[in-house]
Amino acid sequence: MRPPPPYGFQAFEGADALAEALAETVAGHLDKAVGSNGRATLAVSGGTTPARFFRQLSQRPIDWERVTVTLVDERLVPPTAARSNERLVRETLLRDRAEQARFVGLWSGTADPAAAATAADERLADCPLPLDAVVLGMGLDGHTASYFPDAENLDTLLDPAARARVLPVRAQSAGEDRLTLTLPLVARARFLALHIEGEAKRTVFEQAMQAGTASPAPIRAVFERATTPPTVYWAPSEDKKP
Ligand SMILES: O=C(O)[C@H](O)[C@@H](O)[C@H](O)[C@H](O)COP(=O)(O)O
Repeated sequence: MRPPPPYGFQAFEGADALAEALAETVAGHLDKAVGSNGRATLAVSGGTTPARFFRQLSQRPIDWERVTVTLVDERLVPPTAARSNERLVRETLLRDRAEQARFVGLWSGTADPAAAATAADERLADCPLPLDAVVLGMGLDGHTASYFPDAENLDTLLDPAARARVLPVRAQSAGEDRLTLTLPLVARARFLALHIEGEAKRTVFEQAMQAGTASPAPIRAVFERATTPPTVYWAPSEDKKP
């Protein structure tokens, strides 16, 4: 019976309070990294949850010119597509003060998964590791990043010794083909947050963290490998209208 991995859990009264707190914390970690290393790297997830947090973070007065923003994962669609995570980040995070940040997306123009992964891996080759801050989301199937439970290459995606930085993902439940940062990049982040909203996701998360989980959900696999105990940011509302 494997005991649950260590993590923090911060519950907020609503999505706005969560967004403000998470933005403040992430900005603090980026500011500290810029102060000590002269630069900082943030990797964020897409989906429907983070827009409110992104808008809050975009207003934080840090030295965004020294911050690189990248994606934890991407749908293999152009940045003009509604489902593009790059589009979401450009519209809600890379604005206001954060407009000055450097953005390294995972879409490179090809929808061929293997070629796209190679190109994204090369784009991130000079990205200093470990990442200073990573913000994950989670689906109701316990996936995080694009580590979908039905992914054809899930073992490779969750390999703690993976050498690649970006891998392609094909999973029936994912919708379109994906690209995702590999587990080592995510798990070794100096600050790792999981941003989830709604009772259903809290239940899924808590079940995934219960001891004795025979086949751990991807979110648990990440938490078990995290070099710094992650922090969960949770609010009860699932209001998707940011
Ligand atoms: O590209 C993506 O979809 C994300 O990176 C993914 O990991 C997301 O965080 C979860 O699927 C939750 O998505 P929602 O916020 O839409 O529930």
